[in-house]
Amino acid sequence: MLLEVNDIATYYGSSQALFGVDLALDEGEVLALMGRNGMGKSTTIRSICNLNPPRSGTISFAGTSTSRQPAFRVARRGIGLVPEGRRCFATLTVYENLIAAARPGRWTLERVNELFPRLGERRNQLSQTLSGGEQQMLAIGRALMTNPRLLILDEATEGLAPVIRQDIWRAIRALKSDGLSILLVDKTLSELLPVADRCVILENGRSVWSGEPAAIDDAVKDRYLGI
Ligand SMILES: Nc1ncnc2c1ncn2[C@@H]1O[C@H](COP(=O)(O)OP(=O)(O)OP(=O)(O)O)[C@@H](O)[C@H]1O
Repeated sequence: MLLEVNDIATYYGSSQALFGVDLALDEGEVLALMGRNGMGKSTTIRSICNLNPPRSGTISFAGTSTSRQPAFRVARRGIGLVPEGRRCFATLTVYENLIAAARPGRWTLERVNELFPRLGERRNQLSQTLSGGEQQMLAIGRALMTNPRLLILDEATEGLAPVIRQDIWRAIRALKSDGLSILLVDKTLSELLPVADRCVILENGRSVWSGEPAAIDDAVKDRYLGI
């Protein structure tokens, strides 16, 4: 397994947000982390990246525990995070954002520009002048430039125009075909389920269901996803 999360409990100060989350992701797999608003998806991601370390339970990435490692070191070991809200360096250009954390590997400026031609066209533009969709592409491109073993996308298509969402989903499918391991949170089930190999559903800070996308029937949707 590339990533194994076992029974983690995570807090914000004295307020407990996760009460026992388990998930596992194999090399080359796409895992969809699902659940209604506030159920703990972003907190699980923050825990995996050690931005908000769990107080109990274990997380292992590429065979090594992530506990007591600062977040930057976890990232450097191969986790590329695209957080909710697509945070780019506002006063850097597109090019500067892309090379800021770049590391050698199969993902180069040329390949990122092929995946998102708009980034190549806007290479000298400050990232704060980009549209929301272009900023999202930049956030994904920047994470790819670190040549991660695992890419984590938290609500990468949220709030974007339909045509831009299609571009992002096309890119995600291309990354999957390329063999990248991906952990995905997204509310658009019609796009998410076809690309996922497996799904884990959270409810009130606990993982309560896991299985293949084909097993997510109306009863599961109604019970856990409120649709
Ligand atoms: N910074 C914070 N301080 C205190 N509590 C928080 C904080 N961030 C999240 N929480 C709480 O932790 C719980 C899980 O939130 P989380 O953001 O992980 O859920 P989510 O499934 O990602 O939801 P959404 O789909 O709305 O992003 C919620 O009860 C939330 O109120």
